[in-house]
Amino acid sequence: MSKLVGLVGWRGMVGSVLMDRMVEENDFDLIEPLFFSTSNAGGQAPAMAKNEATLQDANDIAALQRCDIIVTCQGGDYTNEVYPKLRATGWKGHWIDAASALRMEKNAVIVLDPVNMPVIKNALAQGGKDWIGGNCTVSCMLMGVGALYKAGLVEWMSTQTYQAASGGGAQHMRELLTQYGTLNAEVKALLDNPKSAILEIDRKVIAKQRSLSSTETANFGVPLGGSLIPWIDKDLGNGMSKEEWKGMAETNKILGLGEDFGSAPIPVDGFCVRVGAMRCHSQALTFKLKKDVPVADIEAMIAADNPWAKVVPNTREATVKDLTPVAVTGTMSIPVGRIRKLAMGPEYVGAFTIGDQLLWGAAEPLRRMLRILLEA
Ligand SMILES: NC(=O)C1=CN([C@@H]2O[C@H](COP(=O)(O)OP(=O)(O)OC[C@H]3O[C@@H](n4cnc5c(N)ncnc54)[C@H](OP(=O)(O)O)[C@@H]3O)[C@@H](O)[C@H]2O)C=CC1
Ligand SMILES: N[C@@H](CC(=O)OP(=O)(O)O)C(=O)O
Repeated sequence: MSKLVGLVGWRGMVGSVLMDRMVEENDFDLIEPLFFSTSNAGGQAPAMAKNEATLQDANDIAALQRCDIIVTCQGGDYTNEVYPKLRATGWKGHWIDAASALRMEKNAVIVLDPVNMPVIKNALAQGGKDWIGGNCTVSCMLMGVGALYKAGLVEWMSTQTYQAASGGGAQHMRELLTQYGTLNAEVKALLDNPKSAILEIDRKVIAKQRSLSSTETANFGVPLGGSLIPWIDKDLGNGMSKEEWKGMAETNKILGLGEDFGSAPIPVDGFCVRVGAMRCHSQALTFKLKKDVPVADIEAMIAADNPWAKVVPNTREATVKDLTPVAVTGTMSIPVGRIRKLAMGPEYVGAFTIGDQLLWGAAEPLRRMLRILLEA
């Protein structure tokens, strides 16, 4: 008999991407889905519903208890509210979650199976029930360069990220585009005149950016269109943003390294920056390797690691064509390019990688974890 799989948060941004992927991969053929809602219980479930076509109340613990597996993209507040109550009833089902709320809990595994299948298998064998998607930046990075970690080559890594508006959610994407539109409208007449002075355009744009209304910056707090914001997520009070903290904490947990696993963590640190891209997170990486490895060997390891990591030749032509958010958005591909030795010494290697933060960064690891459970 098919497993009863509760789907919560399926109509949100991450949830919609997940539903699309599940349809593409015929996952619904393998499950009996039960759709939940926090706002429309009793309403009509989407077309993928089978025997249970009515939306269940996502806060109804008894309804959730019926499920063998729950997949939620509803967000951390929902998880914090519902998960403890559900487990308190003695519910022994599997909980698969996109939110960060449970990520660092001891019993939770951060799932990214092309990178950490042994960690997942080990947790399954020990009765693990909580499977949490990783931070989008970390997941996309490890999909690209996980091979170097698996080979035990990384002494440390520094990241400089260029994170898309989608990381903040749907409203942030809309706000970015609205700002671009406002700025364009401000100078449209000057742009239409090829003889107009660029410095006059520039003056008008900066004046408009500085005077955007609080409504036009309600989500990011400051203008992002034509600018950037070098701070993502909470201020930890020690000079570090929470997004930056996740880099080391989650990378190590995904790989099964660090204190909880009885080993020394690999240092990972850098700066996380919001830029005016739509839904791809990009990052420049600096590695200190434990030994001098030829670039060709590094490229071969990355290319062979998983079917989605793609080495982009370190040429101008290939880089501008294949290593941009525009090229990668909506694809499962994780290109890794700009791979070269750095001036600091033969063990220092640079690389640049990009991933769609709604696919490998959010939905896909959850979908694949569901498959692993169904096939276990
Ligand atoms: N955004 C991202 O890049 C990433 C997000 N995550 C995590 O995923 C979780 C969900 O994020 P995200 O998908 O961006 O959240 P959304 O805000 O898009 O969706 C969350 C919920 O909001 C409700 N909702 C209210 N109005 C609407 C509307 N007009 N359209 C769709 N849904 C609506 C829906 O619940 P209901 O149907 O019950 O009303 C929906 O499930 C968060 O925990 C986040 O941390 C993880 C990785 C990346
Ligand atoms: N913080 C990420 C998006 C996200 O949801 O991250 P997390 O799942 O770690 O909360 C960003 O803003 O780009």
